[in-house]
Amino acid sequence: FCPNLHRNRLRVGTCKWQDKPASAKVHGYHGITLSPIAPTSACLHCIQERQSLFKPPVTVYDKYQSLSHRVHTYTPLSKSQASDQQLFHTTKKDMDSLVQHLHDPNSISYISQEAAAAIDELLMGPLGFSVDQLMELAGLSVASAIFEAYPVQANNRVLVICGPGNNGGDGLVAARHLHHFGYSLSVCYPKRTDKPLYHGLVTQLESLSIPFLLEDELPSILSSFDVVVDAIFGFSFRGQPRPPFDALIQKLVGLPNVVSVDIPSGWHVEEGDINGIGLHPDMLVSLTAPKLCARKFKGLHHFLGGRFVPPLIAEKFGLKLPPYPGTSQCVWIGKLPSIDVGSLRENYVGAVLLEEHLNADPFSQFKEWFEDAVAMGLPEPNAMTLATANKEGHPSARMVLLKGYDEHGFVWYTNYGSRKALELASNPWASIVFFWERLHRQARITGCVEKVSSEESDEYFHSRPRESQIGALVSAQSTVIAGRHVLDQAYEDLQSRYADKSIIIPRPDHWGGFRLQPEAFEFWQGRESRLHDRLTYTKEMAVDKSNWVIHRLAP
Ligand SMILES: NC(=O)C1=CN([C@@H]2O[C@H](COP(=O)(O)OP(=O)(O)OC[C@H]3O[C@@H](n4cnc5c(N)ncnc54)[C@H](O)[C@@H]3O)[C@@H](O)[C@H]2O)[C@H](O)CC1
Ligand SMILES: [K+]
Repeated sequence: FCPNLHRNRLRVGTCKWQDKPASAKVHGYHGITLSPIAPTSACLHCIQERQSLFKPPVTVYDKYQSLSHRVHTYTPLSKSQASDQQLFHTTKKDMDSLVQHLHDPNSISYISQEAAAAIDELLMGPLGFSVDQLMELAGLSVASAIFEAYPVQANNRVLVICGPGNNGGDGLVAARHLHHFGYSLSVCYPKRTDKPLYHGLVTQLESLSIPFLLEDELPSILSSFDVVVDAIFGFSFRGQPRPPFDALIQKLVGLPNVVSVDIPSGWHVEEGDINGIGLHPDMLVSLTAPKLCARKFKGLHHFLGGRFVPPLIAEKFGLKLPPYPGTSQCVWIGKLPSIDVGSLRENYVGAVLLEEHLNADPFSQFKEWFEDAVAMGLPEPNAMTLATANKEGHPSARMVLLKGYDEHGFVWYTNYGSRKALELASNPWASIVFFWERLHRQARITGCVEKVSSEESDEYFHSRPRESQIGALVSAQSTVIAGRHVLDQAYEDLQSRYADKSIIIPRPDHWGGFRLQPEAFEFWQGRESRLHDRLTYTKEMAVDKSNWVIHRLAP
């Protein structure tokens, strides 16, 4: 899978598939693991592709999870999430603007029916676009937004209901893209438009063996779809819906996971549901710019699509629109949800950790899990919580980065004057925890800590970027400082002192490595209904102290 930044590019070449029947059974991953690629250069699409390969075939998502999925991929809430996806090559200015829009949806323009039609005319007149082009981009936006909000593994069956105009055309295009994204599609298109563009779109879907359903067939089978796309009416809708669309729209009322394209069908383009139609979609994908009725939208997901608006139009109509992240065709413009922390839970389905598949040696077991985390493209798979305690037993914990591991232990580097170092000096016992969320895995390791040799610290210190070396010299870690300026000034001074790159920066005595020598390991695999697998390796109970003893713990 391509380590490129462009989601629509696939590098075709030799791909190393490793057959691992034993681990396939353990992890439920169809017996394949991908050879690791550099996670820092992986694009969102690749990560998702790899995720879908690594994900067990049946994953149960609830509504909340689909929402958290959205938060992960579209809101720049944290550096780690941002680096995890395409936002990592969004500019700082765009990032700030995105954040502003997330916190203040009113900073986005909502347009009238007249303005929407005028923009359409301008685009397809003086601005040189064709309807086919715009429809293709609009349909792709809709499909991309659905992919974000309703992950394909959990929402595979999609029905697209198409109306007689361009909104219906957007639906036909979206259906084709969704098919290629891995969804199983059905289309209902009762009043077909007799124009070459539409004939072409229908032929394309037929060539993919996508079934076209009659509207009479719908009532009995509607509930068998995971997502229903309402591409019936868009911004040219007026009055009351006429047959057969009136009855068709009624069938969508009260249905979960309805996605409306541009306008919830039957709604007044500016006033909302003044006809009392009762359709309240779960998701709305506004195109070009949200129409006035979108202010009344109360569903879970609101996206903007149609990434083709030239600045000229934005200026002429005074449009304030959010930037699109990276190469994305859609951008989240919904309100940030109020989060009930108590309801945040994920059901861990699929993977298992059984005794018969466990390595006899915990270091090999750790290596296997760590390599899985790397192969998955997880951000900072080497990030671990390090817990220490002082001699009175008062604990403290923080995140640090693992910098090496082998049968001798787990190594990280820090300031020897830091709180953790002082605590370790008086109490060498510590615990480290890795949490690889997407694999539903946790590894806990406890043991005694000692400093690594000064040669080892020297070697690592000089392998670090020069800026980080200076940073280590600057920071008297964990001491109170008067302000940020103290660091900036000291950094600047040292930068000029070591401006000549041929001068080797000496490792300060107060900086170096620690090694935790494990006494116990626990490997935790999240399982369904909280019945997780927990397998421990301990030494103290072993008859022969050099052997590790494996036990299963109740979850
Ligand atoms: N520039 C853009 O923003 C783009 C938007 N696209 C999509 O196109 C629609 C607007 O398309 P248009 O063909 O103008 O209109 P509609 O699809 O909304 O439907 C018109 C269609 O419906 C009939 N109709 C109108 N009112 C009724 C009614 N009360 N009952 C029954 N039938 C009705 C009318 O006669 C027409 O046949 C926009 O929303 C976007 O989804 C482009 O695809 C890309 C560019
Ligand atoms: K619609």
